[in-house]
Amino acid sequence: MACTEKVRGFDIGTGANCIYPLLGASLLGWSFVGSDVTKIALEWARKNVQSNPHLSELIEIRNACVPSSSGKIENDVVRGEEAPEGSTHNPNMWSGCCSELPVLVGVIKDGEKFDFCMCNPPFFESVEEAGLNPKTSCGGTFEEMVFPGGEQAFITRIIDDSLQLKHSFRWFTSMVGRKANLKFLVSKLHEVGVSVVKTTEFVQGHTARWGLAWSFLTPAKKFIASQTPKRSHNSFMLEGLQRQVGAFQVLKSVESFFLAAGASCKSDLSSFCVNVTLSEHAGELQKNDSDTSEITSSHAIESNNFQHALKGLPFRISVFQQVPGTVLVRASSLDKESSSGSFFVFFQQLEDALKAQFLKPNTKN
Ligand SMILES: C[S@@+](CC[C@H](N)C(=O)[O-])C[C@H]1O[C@@H](n2cnc3c(N)ncnc32)[C@H](O)[C@@H]1O
Repeated sequence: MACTEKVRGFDIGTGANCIYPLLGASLLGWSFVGSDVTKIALEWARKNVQSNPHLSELIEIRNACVPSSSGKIENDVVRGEEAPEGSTHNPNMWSGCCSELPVLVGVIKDGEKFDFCMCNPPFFESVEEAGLNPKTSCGGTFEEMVFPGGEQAFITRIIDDSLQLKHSFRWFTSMVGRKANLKFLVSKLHEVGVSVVKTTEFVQGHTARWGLAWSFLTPAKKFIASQTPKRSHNSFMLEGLQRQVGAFQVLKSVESFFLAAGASCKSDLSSFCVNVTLSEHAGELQKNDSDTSEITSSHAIESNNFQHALKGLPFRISVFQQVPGTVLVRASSLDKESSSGSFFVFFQQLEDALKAQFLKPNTKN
């Protein structure tokens, strides 16, 4: 994969919240396919993506119940639902027990490549088991939480599929809920001859989980790490904003910041973003800067050399209200070829400027 290409992930069992693709796309600009098998999860995951139109190009929700070769995108057969009349005779549609449902093989399309897959698997073998642990932090429906054989069987399915899809994913990863299962799965991975196995532990309050990752590629190939300097997205949070300051005010300040640098700006207030291009005359305009707003007078882009590096480079700044008092500011290059280091230098300047304008001194870090 070329260094300029974006990271692409596959979230197995993305759930109704579709949380990992939404986070990965909004914070890192990664693209995702999120799969699931229940009607409710698929419907709500799609709704959640549609409610974030700025991310919808980055996230595809896929029904794992329908074989990828069918080419169908909006599917009819889902787990926990009766198949529509006549569908059992349709060879393109799955019908069977949930333990036979496709996980990766049959869901991944021919020739598709991903940097990684991830999974927060259904943890329990039965409803009874799901209800046994009063300390569990999991809440969910039967279909979300239960899989015959529990997480060990589910992740074993991913391992089996990974043997057939060695070249489609750089990394296969999954969350594991029980340490005993982690040991079993690590042995299984060594047995099948993967090149690398990595584990880690996540602890939050009383709940411990483990991360398991494996790859069939040689360890020397650090694909994702090697892309980091070339990534084309960056973001930062403004936290601790005063009540009256929201995404709109921040967006207006972003616009002022770039106008003061002589850039041309096209704002889209409905999707809270501004497209910016530094013109050929950016440096001259800055010298004649007559804008008196606080942000432009003290924090406009300073170096003509630096502006030169960015001339003609189109990029988009998006501002997202997270919760009251917190907004996320994200920059993405609109030119896939030119995600240069200068792009991130200017973004750091924007961050400093916005923090200086909106945050009290003790909340700026
Ligand atoms: C524990 S939930 C995780 C949901 C979400 N990823 C999260 O972390 O909040 C497991 C999900 O896997 C889905 N699932 C079960 N079997 C699946 C399969 N064969 N392919 C894709 N998803 C599946 C369930 O419907 C459920 O939404």
